Amino acid sequence: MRQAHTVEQVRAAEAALMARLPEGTLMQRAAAGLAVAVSNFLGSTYGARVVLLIGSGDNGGDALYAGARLARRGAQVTAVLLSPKAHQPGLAALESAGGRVLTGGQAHPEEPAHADQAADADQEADADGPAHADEPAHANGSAQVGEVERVVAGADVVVDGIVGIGGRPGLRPEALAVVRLVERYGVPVVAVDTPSGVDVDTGETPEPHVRAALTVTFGTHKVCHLVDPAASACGPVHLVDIGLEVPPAEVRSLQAADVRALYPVPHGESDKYSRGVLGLMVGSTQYPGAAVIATSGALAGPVGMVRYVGPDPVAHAVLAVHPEVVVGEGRVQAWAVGSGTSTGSVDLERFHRITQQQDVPVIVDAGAIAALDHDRAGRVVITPHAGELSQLIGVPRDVIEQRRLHYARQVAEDRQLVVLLKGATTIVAAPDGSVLVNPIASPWLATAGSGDVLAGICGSLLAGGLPEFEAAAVAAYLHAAAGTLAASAGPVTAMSVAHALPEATRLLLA
Ligand SMILES: NC(=O)C1=CN([C@@H]2O[C@H](COP(=O)(O)OP(=O)(O)OC[C@H]3O[C@@H](n4cnc5c(N)ncnc54)[C@H](OP(=O)(O)O)[C@@H]3O)[C@@H](O)[C@H]2O)[C@@H](O)CC1
Ligand SMILES: Nc1ncnc2c1ncn2[C@@H]1O[C@H](COP(=O)(O)OP(=O)(O)O)[C@@H](O)[C@H]1O
Ligand SMILES: [K+]
Repeated sequence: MRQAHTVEQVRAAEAALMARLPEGTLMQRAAAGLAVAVSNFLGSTYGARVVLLIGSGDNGGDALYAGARLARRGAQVTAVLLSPKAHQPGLAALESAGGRVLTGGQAHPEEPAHADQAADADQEADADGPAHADEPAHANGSAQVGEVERVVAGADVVVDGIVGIGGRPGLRPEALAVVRLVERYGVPVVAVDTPSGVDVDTGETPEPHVRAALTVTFGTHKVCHLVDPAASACGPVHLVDIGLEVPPAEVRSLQAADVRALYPVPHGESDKYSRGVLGLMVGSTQYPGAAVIATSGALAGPVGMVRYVGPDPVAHAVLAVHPEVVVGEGRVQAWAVGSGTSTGSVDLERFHRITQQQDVPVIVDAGAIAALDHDRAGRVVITPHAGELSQLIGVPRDVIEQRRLHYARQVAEDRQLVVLLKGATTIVAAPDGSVLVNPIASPWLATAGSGDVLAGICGSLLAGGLPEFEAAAVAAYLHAAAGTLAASAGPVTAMSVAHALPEATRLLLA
């Protein structure tokens, strides 16, 4: 299980550990891991041009010490100070290792430099050779602004040590000016602990922030590493062990071993009923394909049997592809309803009868989400994307996209059900505030019908006996794994994702 802790939890764990260790030990551990990660990112350290963006706190200290390590291995390291309060021992370490220091605390007023100017700057930087400690350090003011642009333009990597867990969302003008330069010249960024400017505890990005190609974090993951939109600004996240002992986290992410342990595998005594029967009330005459696709997702899961209920022409379409499906109502262990329906096409009488069976879990998708009774207590998973959640709670879609964790949690708590909020990253929130995030999925999954596969596999896992929270999270994990597998053969369709599910499951359980 990957855990994502809050700043408060990290601070408490850090204090407990620091009390037992000589001063500076944790920062040295962090810096050593960071230097190795930057080195691996670069491929070759000797002669590489590394620019450090340095804020006023320990995040900058990590970057400076890592920069010193890289300079000792032959990198040309330049620190750009964005605050007069930079970490002094780190600064001294960098300078004594041959690193250079510039003051970057001024906004650059000019328009974007011309592309060939950037190329010129690159060549000049090349011709410079390794920097030395006796080069001008802390030289005054505006002459350095042009120099900052020159080193940024020629950099192989920028290390973002502006702020970490002590930062408030957003970037101050002097930091923003340099970050814009970095973006203009397309230099990849390795973020120290967090991309500066994101909201660490919520994953929100209300203000400008750094976009990293890699984030190197310490001790444990933070919420912003798993939750969008901040997670998308992190790139891959590399965790450096610094010996931190942390309590259980509320926001977590299933790993392969967790999914393997949860997956309901049939055993010698199993029969089709004991493996679970899933009732599917999905598809409509308008969207008959959704029923076929959701059925494909369900049959690729652990369930022993699928019953289909819906309009006759849709049932015939399902049977044509899946002759193993039984048409008509009967006893089931779980229902999946709503995929491939609009709000107006849901069979409300049957829907309410189904959702009032308090002891049978139900996954409610698409058009049926809005038809769910507010007072329906019990075992329900809803699977909205941000647009559907917007319709349900009357909050604009873009506001939900910006505060995904907040709204997923709020709806789960208010309505006492499990919310699976779809998107590039998937958030599964339980009524008690627990959250499981699926942070990695192939963007190829953004294809029509992909959500129907997810509903099918989620229903199958529910019928197979997993509790709602775990069923939703395992479904998101397997859906993403199948999407990645399907995409290895090129662009995917929803059916190709469903067809990849058994192989993705086999690989996982092997
Ligand atoms: N915890 C651990 O286990 C370990 C932690 N370690 C490292 O320490 C880091 C935390 O260091 P930290 O506490 O010094 O805070 P940090 O994020 O560097 O800076 C905060 C300062 O920046 C300022 N500022 C605020 N907002 C801003 C903004 N938007 N834009 C610009 N500036 C802004 C504000 O200061 P001000 O300038 O307002 O006086 C504030 O005080 C952590 O992320 C990790 O890298 C590792 O070394 C070892 C193990
Ligand atoms: N950019 C993306 N990267 C990864 N997964 C995505 C992305 N966009 C959408 N998805 C996933 O694809 C599925 C789309 O479902 P949905 O929006 O219901 O589509 P449909 O209604 O066409 O089936 C969801 O599981 C969602 O999490
Ligand atoms: K940072």
